[in-house]
Amino acid sequence: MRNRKKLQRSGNEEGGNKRISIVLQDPRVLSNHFSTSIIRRKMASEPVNVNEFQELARRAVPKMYFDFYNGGAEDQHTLRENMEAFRRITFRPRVLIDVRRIDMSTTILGYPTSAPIMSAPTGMHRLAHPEGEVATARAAAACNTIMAMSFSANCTVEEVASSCNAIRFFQTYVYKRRHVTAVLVQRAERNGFKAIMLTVDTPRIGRREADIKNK
Ligand SMILES: Cc1cc2nc3c(=O)[nH]c(=O)nc-3n(C[C@H](O)[C@H](O)[C@H](O)COP(=O)(O)O)c2cc1C
Repeated sequence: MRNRKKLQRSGNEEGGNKRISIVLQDPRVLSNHFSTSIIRRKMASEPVNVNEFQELARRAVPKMYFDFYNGGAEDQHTLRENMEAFRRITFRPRVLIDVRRIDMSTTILGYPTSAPIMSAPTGMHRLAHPEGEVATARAAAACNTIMAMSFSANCTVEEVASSCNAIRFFQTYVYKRRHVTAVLVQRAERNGFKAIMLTVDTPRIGRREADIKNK
């Protein structure tokens, strides 16, 4: 169908599993869709809370892509429990101390970061922005934090590496054909990625019902 972006499931030769791949039939549609002016017009005001980005994304991104980013598997118990787990964490107020200089910087695996926050590996950033992971890496660099790049990225490790000086980790899986993993790790290392994040919970991909409906 003309101008339709299609979310497809395709066989993953390496693991014998399924993974999601995206076929953009007309990339110009995506670029137009994300033109800054359109997004600005849709923004009533600047977000004041990180949750508000969710609503902005809902308005800015085609439903199929929004559902991919926003949804969990099956009845979404784990997604809900993850959010509840964050709600259960509270801050201990410390009063009557010098707060003129607040420093949240720390290190992750020995690498400095401005706060104990980094970007988790998530796939296919071009669904959200035409520059994809390159833009994510630049944002991480601007925030002095670490970017974890997904194996399912739309950009190559070379593109991300040459785009900025953010400290980068690379996420991958252990494939049946071990040499595939070895080659990926070596390529990441050659491009200055500092650590490997090994994802082990995907021998089978979750059954994401919204993605199934959007097919
Ligand atoms: C849209 C989306 C895509 C993701 N893609 C990947 C991926 O490609 N590789 C991976 O190891 N984890 C992936 N994850 C998992 C995240 O890295 C992270 O482990 C998960 O979201 C749990 O963290 P959270 O509770 O902060 O969301 C993805 C998560 C989401 C929501």
